[in-house]
Amino acid sequence: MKVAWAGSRHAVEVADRMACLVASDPVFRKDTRTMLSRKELFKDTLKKAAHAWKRTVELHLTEEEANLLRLYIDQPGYVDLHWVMFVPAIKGQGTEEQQKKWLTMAYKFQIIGTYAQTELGHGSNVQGLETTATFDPSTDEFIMHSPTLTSSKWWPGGLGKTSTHAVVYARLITEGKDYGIHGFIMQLRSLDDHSPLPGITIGDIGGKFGSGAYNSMDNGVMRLDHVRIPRDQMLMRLAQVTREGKYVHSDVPKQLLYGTMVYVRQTIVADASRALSRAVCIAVRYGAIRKQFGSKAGGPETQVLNYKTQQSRLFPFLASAYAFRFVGQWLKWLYTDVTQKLESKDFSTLPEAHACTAGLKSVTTSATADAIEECQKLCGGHGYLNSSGLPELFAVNLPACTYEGDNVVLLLQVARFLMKTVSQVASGKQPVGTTAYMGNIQHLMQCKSVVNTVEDWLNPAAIKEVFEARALRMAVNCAQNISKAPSQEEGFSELSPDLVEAAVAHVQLIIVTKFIEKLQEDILGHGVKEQLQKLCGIYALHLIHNERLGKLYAQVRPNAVALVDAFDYTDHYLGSALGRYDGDVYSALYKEAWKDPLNETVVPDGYQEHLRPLLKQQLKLSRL
Ligand SMILES: CC/C=C\C/C=C\C/C=C\C/C=C\C/C=C\C/C=C\C=C\C(=O)SCCNC(=O)CCNC(=O)[C@H](O)C(C)(C)COP(=O)(O)OP(=O)(O)OC[C@H]1O[C@@H](n2cnc3c(N)ncnc32)[C@H](O)[C@@H]1OP(=O)(O)O
Ligand SMILES: Cc1cc2nc3c(=O)[nH]c(=O)nc-3n(C[C@H](O)[C@H](O)[C@H](O)COP(=O)(O)OP(=O)(O)OC[C@H]3O[C@@H](n4cnc5c(N)ncnc54)[C@H](O)[C@@H]3O)c2cc1C
Repeated sequence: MKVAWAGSRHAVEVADRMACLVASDPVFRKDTRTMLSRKELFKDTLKKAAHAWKRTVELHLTEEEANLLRLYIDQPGYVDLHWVMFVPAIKGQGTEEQQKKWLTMAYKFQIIGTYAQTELGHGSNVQGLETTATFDPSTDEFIMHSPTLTSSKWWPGGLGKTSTHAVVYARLITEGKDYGIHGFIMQLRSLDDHSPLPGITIGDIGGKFGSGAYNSMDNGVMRLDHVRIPRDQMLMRLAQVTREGKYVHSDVPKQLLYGTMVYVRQTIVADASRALSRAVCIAVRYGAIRKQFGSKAGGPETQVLNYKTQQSRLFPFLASAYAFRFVGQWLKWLYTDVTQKLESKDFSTLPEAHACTAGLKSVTTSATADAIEECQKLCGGHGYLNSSGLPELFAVNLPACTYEGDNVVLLLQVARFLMKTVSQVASGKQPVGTTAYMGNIQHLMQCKSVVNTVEDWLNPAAIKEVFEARALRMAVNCAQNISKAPSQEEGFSELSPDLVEAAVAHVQLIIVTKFIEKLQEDILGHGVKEQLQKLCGIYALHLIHNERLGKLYAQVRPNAVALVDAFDYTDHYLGSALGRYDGDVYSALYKEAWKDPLNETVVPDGYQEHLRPLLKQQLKLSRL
């Protein structure tokens, strides 16, 4: 089962080695993280990132191993933006020459970069960004400027205190004309003393949700006051400005400017499945340990995992963790395939890549955030403790519903793609890829229920057809209602809640389809495929509220702990007294409690000043 989850024996081996490397290094301890002040937590993040780099160099880790090291350290920090966005942005939008110059320094950590796109006034609407980059032909420079308060860069990770450079997105203005948003490499801080360069006001945007979580990350604010950069620091793979100031657009779709976001969205699907699997691992293991209420005859108390209500709340999340893992593996393949096609100037699959990355990022992160919160409740009072690991897991993963694109905004992009496909089908064009099912419009719009018997509900072909019919009917219904509106734009706006639902149905069809396709592969391990088939059934049927679910839950219950053990997480990475592999929950909870700084003294600070006078005064009053 470990191999099915990890993807290969090699992946299991590398993950185990990196997880143990982190778990065994005291510098990477995280059990006191939620007890640190914001400044202590930030400094701890700097220490961990520097130590991780040192270990990477000492051990000659590969890029895959270094990424896993960063992942198992599990503490958002500037390095994430450097590797996850700054480097990919230069790779995707820089010329060969620019890549050579800047990536050489970035790979050696001679510079630390971030991705500065969002502003105080605009995040979702990229074309609404206000920062300007005005070309000055007299000096062959761009003048980078924040013309308004709302044009302040706001949110970029690492910008506040650590990044020395950034890819800054700004309105390119040359010869008096505004050519829209382009990327520029800017140095922000001195490489000698780390002080901000002239014209740059920079700082942290302040504390964020949760006690640890993203508070380890210095998301920053930056205002530019006519800061000059050389012309060759405009990322020029997609467009250029000549020495004379002429704007030249390359023969590539302008949407490639958004390529970094597409890349990160596809990685976020795998992150969501990992975060969800961590929460499910904690809740399932704890549910097997926790006993509450026994038979009236005074028999042994019952494992809470045996309650049907606990199973109906928890097992769909167990199934979703596997479903998101498999669709994430497929999405990584799709992204790689599209990127290779782009190299040969084949842009035909770009719309599909955008719709799939946007839709899957949105659906998986929303489901994961909701599931982690429910796993906290599934663990009762102890799920609310930081030592359960669940509050931190929720706080770190909740923003995934917003960063890399607000989930509703992204679903509306999927809806736009679906409406375009429906109209192409109406004009006789055969859809391909994830919308190929829409070509079967006659059958799917009229077909009676393909599932008649209870057993049909476990027939993958029947389930797939049910999801195809649901998605197609919702999309066609939206298209028909939009066509009745005074204009396409008004119709789209009026129907946007229904369009979001249609987009979700389309994305859920993709997830179900990829789970079914995964089960058609050779799967190692005795009985593994059968268990995955049950989880596929649970994932699909829970989305359409089917009465077969109860039987499936009962069949999964005996293997529930084995299915979460297959995630192969160390206790260090899980970070949970409830989810420990050895199940020694109560002594772990008790031990963790005494680490809290509040327990450093038996009589608390503040007693003498505030509590003692009050108690004495009340006592005096009571004797009058
Ligand atoms: C930090 C991690 C910490 C801890 C965890 C540790 C380890 C985990 C491992 C790694 C970390 C993993 C993840 C963390 C990474 C990130 C988190 C931290 C940082 C976050 C960074 C950010 O948030 S960066 C900023 C993100 N911002 C956005 O996403 C903005 C969203 N808005 C947009 O994308 C666009 O504005 C829009 C698409 C909504 C609208 O664009 P617009 O130009 O107005 O276009 P439209 O008119 O709507 O459409 C025109 C046509 O273009 C097509 N289109 C649009 N977008 C794309 C695209 N991207 N690709 C291809 N085509 C596109 C669109 O479909 C239209 O086509 P038509 O044919 O219909 O015309
Ligand atoms: C932890 C974290 C880290 C981040 N890191 C970075 C970073 O490193 N670099 C960076 O550039 N940015 C970063 N961001 C910013 C992030 O990308 C934006 O917050 C995100 O793109 C959402 O944009 P917004 O904040 O403008 O939300 P808004 O778009 O203002 O969303 C507010 C509400 O308006 C709704 N809405 C907006 N437009 C529409 C529409 N057309 N139709 C219907 N509803 C709509 C949304 O659904 C939402 O409910 C980060 C954000 C967070 C939380």
